[in-house]
Amino acid sequence: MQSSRLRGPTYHSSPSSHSSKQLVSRSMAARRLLCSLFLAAALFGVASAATRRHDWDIGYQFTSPDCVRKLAVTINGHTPGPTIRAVQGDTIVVAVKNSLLTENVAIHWHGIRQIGTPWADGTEGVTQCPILPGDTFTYTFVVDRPGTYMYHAHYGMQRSAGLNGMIVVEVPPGGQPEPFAYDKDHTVLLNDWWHKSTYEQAAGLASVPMVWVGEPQSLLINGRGRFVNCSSAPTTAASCNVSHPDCAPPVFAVVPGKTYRFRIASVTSLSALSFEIEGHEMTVVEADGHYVKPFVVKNLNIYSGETYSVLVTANQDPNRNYWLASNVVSRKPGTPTGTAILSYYGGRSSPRARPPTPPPAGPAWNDTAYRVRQSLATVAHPAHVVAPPVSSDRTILLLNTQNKIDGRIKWALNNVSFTLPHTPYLVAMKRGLLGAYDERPPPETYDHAGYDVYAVQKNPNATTSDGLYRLRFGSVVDVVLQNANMLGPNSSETHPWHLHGHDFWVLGYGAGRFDPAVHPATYNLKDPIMKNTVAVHPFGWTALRFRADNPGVWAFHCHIEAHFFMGMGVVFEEGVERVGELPPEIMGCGKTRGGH
Ligand SMILES: O=C1O[C@H]([C@@H](O)CO)C(O)=C1O
Repeated sequence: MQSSRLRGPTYHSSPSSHSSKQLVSRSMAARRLLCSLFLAAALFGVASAATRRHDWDIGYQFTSPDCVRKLAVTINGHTPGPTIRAVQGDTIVVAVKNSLLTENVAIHWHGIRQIGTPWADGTEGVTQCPILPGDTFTYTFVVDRPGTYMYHAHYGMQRSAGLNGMIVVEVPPGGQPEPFAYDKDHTVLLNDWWHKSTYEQAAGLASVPMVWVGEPQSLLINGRGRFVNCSSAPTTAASCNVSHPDCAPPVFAVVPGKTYRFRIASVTSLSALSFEIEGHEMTVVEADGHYVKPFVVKNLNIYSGETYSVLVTANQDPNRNYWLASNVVSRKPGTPTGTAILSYYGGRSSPRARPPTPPPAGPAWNDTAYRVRQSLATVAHPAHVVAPPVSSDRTILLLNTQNKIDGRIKWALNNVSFTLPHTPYLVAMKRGLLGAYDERPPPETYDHAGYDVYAVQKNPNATTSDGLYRLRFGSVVDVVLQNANMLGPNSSETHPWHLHGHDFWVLGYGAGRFDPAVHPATYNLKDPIMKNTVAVHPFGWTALRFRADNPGVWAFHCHIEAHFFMGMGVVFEEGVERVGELPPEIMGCGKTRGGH
């Protein structure tokens, strides 16, 4: 499907069919797991389900994605890593060898719900111990729905060091057709990039006084960016890239008249982005693996952790190139536009030539209303509505605030700043290990009647906790994310919240303070989109609903790497007693040490 003729190095991740004996260790538990996965594949009605095995070596590598040399954490020597391509119902097996000399690793398969395999979610401290240097951990899971997803490290701030990539799941032959047509697809992975190492960033965040990470130096598209060296080059990108091939803007080739599906994922550490293809309209058709009632945009807002598919018809003058551009929105930008090139086959322009116009600068960074409009326009495709339950069993109201604890700036929910335990919840709860985490549940709500979300919080003190919310298995849960003013006056930022193990219905957005007596009546129960990541806009609220029907322990957190590190997250448990036998490979840390 993917055209790679004019693009940079194509990373291959040899999918192949293997017998169950070849795939996993010989342990009984592993064999049982495979049986249940194959059964799951059969249940999804996919006769031709295959097993796709990938062997990944995680190592350090010097890279220059924006023409500046930096140490990155790579997969088989590359950042981003290979795109995993699969068909709905396939079993994905990824043997991850940690070849980092002094650093642990864990990989999260973002958007894959891990039904029946909660230990494969890759969330260090929640579902597994980290993979130690020298060890290999094999993730095995089924991709049960077509769509565009991603993977990335979920250990400390390692995602920002380059360990990320995309997952594309196709509709199988004979499967339910998608409600749109296209000729070919392209994958676009958006990222932001710092020259300071992630270790320095994390140490800064944990220091007194805190050192904030600041705005990124570059924005990357498929792992390449544009920095001073390149942008100051004369007239063609090629002339710059002769000396800097690593940072050459990627080229997306199109055939005149054809329609392309651009599968776009954002794995940024901080930045909300506006993405556009100069001179071309984009029709949004998919969000986080769900079909959207199509709408047309010039600029697509995409928050960290989100994926979209847009359809683009190559209907412009083929004799010139066009920019693909990503720009920071929602924070005051301090980063040049991230760029790639759209080039027409058969046109008179050389594929790598710099387009004749300056790169688009994007919309005003602080135009929140513009972004809210896109959020509201993103509803389910009429033929693919999954109706939400009409009411919920429980509402958790989460006030997002910036706080101060022991001289450090932190983020908190209802005045509790999250810390990860050293023993993964999944093991602690399933095995009944005592004292592994705070068993007092965090607060369900805050004093909303008396709280002014537009004002600086009167008392910024908060506490830290690794407590979690236990949900009744099968119950319907509403979560309302309430944004507020930060520590400084007149400031509130966008936070993209990501839920592991589920998709949720996005029931509504609002400005100002959420009123539980008023706003639920305004919820969209007719055609809400389902997503796994959603933005809470500055000074606003976002309401979502999900069914707690996936046995396991699941993180729910701000996808801004620094913000989760600073405590902006919670954890849900549901039906942990229903989880099958845990693979021993997820243990070996905290209270799980010593083969409990
Ligand atoms: O968590 C954050 O800290 C900084 C700033 O508020 C303090 O330096 C910022 O912009 C964040 O998003």
